[in-house]
Amino acid sequence: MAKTSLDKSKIKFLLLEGIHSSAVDALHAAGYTQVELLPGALEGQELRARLADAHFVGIRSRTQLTAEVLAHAPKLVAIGAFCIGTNQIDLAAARARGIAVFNAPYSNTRSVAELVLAQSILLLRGIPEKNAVAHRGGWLKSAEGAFETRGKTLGIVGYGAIGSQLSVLAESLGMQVLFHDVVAKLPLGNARQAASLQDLLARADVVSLHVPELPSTQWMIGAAEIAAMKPGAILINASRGTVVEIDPLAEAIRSKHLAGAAVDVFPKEPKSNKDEFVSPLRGLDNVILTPHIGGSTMEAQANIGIEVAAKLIRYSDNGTSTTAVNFPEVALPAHEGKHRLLHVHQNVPGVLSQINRILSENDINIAAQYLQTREDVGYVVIDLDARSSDVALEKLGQVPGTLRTRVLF
Ligand SMILES: NC(=O)c1ccc[n+]([C@@H]2O[C@H](COP(=O)([O-])OP(=O)(O)OC[C@H]3O[C@@H](n4cnc5c(N)ncnc54)[C@H](O)[C@@H]3O)[C@@H](O)[C@H]2O)c1
Ligand SMILES: O=C(O)CC[C@@H](O)C(=O)O
Repeated sequence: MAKTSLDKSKIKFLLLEGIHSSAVDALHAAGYTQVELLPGALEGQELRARLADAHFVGIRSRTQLTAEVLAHAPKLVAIGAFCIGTNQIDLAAARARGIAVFNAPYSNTRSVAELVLAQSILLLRGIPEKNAVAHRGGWLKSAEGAFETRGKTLGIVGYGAIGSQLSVLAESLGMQVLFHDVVAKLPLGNARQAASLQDLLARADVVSLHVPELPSTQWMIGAAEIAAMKPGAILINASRGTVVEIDPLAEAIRSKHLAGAAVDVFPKEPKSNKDEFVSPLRGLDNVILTPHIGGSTMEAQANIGIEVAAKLIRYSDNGTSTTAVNFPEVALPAHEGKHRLLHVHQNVPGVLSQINRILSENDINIAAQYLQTREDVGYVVIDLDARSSDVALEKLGQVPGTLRTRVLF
C-alpha cells in the first residue's frame, strides 16, 4: 500500500521523450520544482531505476509502461501520456495499482489532419516519385497518373477526433468523404457513412486510417483489404503501425495496384533517431515515409505540454481525476478550511463503510465525500473537518483492499 503526504518540493516528476518545455514551465509555475526532463525514451533497467522514486511520469508513444515496469514504480501516482494514443501503457495494470493515466486527446488532432491532407494532394499528383527522380537527375514531366483532389473520394476509417477533422478539411478542398466507424457517428458536412469497410475500400480514391491500436484493429488492413481497394488508389496510415500489414502494402505498390502510400507509423519503429529505420517500404518512390511525426508540430507539442501538465497538477493538487483514461473520475469542489484525504482501493463491497467507521471512531467529521468506481478500482475523495491523525491514517491504510491513501491538505 502506497501512502503519500508530501510537500510539493518533494514530489518528483520524470518527463521522457523530449516532452515540450511548456510542461516544465507549467509544473514550475504550480510549485513543483523536482522536474527531470530527458530527451529520449527509456527501457529496461534504466527505466525501472528512474521510476523507482518518481511520483509522476510523462511519456510519449515510445516508452512502454507494461505491468512489469509498473511493478517497479512503487511511488507512482499518475502517468501523463503527452500524446493521444495510450496503447504503450498497460492501463488495467496501472489502475489495479491505483495509478491514474491522463492524455491529450485533442492537442495534435489538427496537425495529423493537415499532414494527411497534404499527403493526399502530393500522392494524387505522384509528387514523391517525381521528386525522387529529380533528385537522381531524372525529369518526369508528365500528367500521366496525376490528379486533382477535387471530386475525389476520401475514405476515412475511424471517424473520431482526427478522422472527423480531416473530413471537414477535405470537403473544403472539394473531396467527397466516406467514412467507416464501429460506432454510429454524426457525419459532418456532406460526409457519408459507408455501408462497411469493404464498401469504403471499394469506393475510395484515398483511404486514410484513424483508428486506435486495439486487438480489433490489429492488421485490419492486410492483403485482402488492399486487394479490395480501387486500382490506382492511395493508402495513408498515421494511426498505429499494427493496423497495416507492410509486406502486402509494399507488394501492392511494386505491382502498381496502389498508386502510392504515406506511412507515418510502423510495426517496428526505431528506438531513437540514432537507430536505423528498417522497412520493406524503403526505396519505393511513391511512398512517403515519415518518422511518426503526424502530431509533431511546435503548436501541438506546446499545447500537449500545457494540457497534460495541467491534468497532472490538478490531480496532484486536489485529487481531481476527471478525463483520466483508466481511472474513476472524481471532481470534488474545494471546501474552505477543510482537509482533503484520498483513498484508492479495490472495488469490493464494504470499503467505504470501513473508511467512514474509522473516521467516526477517531472523532473526525466528514464535510464532503465523493466516491466513483471503475471496473476493479474505487476512488473516494473526502473533505474532513479535522486533519486525519497519523493513527487514523494508519488504520485507513489497513482497510483490506487499500491501494493508496494520500493526504493533500
Ligand atoms: N501519427 C501520429 O503522430 C498520431 C498522432 C495522434 C494520434 N495518432 C493515432 O490516431 C489514433 C486516432 O486518434 P483520434 O484522436 O482520432 O482517436 P478517437 O478515439 O477520437 O477516434 C478513433 C475512432 O476510431 C473508431 N474505431 C475504433 N475501432 C474501429 C474499427 N475497428 N473500425 C473502425 N473504426 C474504429 C472509434 O470508434 C473512434 O471513432 C490514435 O489512437 C493514435 O493511435 C497518431
Ligand atoms: O508524440 C509521439 O510520440 C507520437 C504521438 C502520437 O502517435 C499520438 O498518439 O498522439
